[in-house]
Amino acid sequence: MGKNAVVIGRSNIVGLPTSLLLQRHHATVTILHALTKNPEQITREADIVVTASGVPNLVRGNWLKPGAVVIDVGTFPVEDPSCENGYRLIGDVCYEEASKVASAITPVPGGVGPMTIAMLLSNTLDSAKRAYDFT
Ligand SMILES: NC(=O)C1=CN([C@@H]2O[C@H](COP(=O)(O)OP(=O)(O)OC[C@H]3O[C@@H](n4cnc5c(N)ncnc54)[C@H](OP(=O)(O)O)[C@@H]3O)[C@@H](O)[C@H]2O)C=CC1
Ligand SMILES: Nc1nc(=O)c2c([nH]1)NC[C@@H]1CN(c3ccc(C(=O)N[C@@H](CCC(=O)O)C(=O)O)cc3)C=[N+]21
Repeated sequence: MGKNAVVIGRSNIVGLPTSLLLQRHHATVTILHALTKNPEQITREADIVVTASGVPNLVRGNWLKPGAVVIDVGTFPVEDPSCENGYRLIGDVCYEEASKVASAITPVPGGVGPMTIAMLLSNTLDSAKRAYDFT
């Protein structure tokens, strides 16, 4: 209740709905985008940071208020022959730095991505039940 939240990215897919959900939970929300001036200064005021820009390692440790909660939605693929599929994903947040400052942080990979897949399956099952009148 009453937390300051920063959402980085204003897309209809991630940034906008996330900011509406946060407001529903009584956060005071600031939305940052590619033309925002002093993003680091604004982000440093936030108790909650949700970032979905697709810019790898955009958010550095010194962008964060100590104890902030950080959710990294960004995924940027880079070639990596040592990985099974030939690439690996980099998030919006410099995890090395941010994990030393944040009280909680989601990694990339292993964070929002697998949750997205789990929720997609759960929502698909709900839709199928509705479609076939199962309760
Ligand atoms: N893990 C998951 O399940 C999901 C991950 N994603 C990932 O999230 C990221 C964003 O996806 P999506 O919203 O569809 O992408 P879009 O490209 O539609 O939106 C990106 C947003 O980030 C903003 N942005 C770009 N650069 C900066 C910057 N330097 N500083 C601040 N804001 C910036 C853009 O601003 P502007 O509007 O001014 O251009 C835009 O609003 C991608 O990496 C995507 O792969 C997306 C969906 C699900
Ligand atoms: N309308 C729309 N909906 C989306 O949900 C959507 C989209 N557009 N555009 C592209 C992004 C990207 N995205 C990912 C989902 C899961 C993982 C995921 O599970 N990744 C694994 C790793 C996978 C690997 O390394 O190959 C992880 O993060 O641990 C990644 C990325 C959904 N997106």
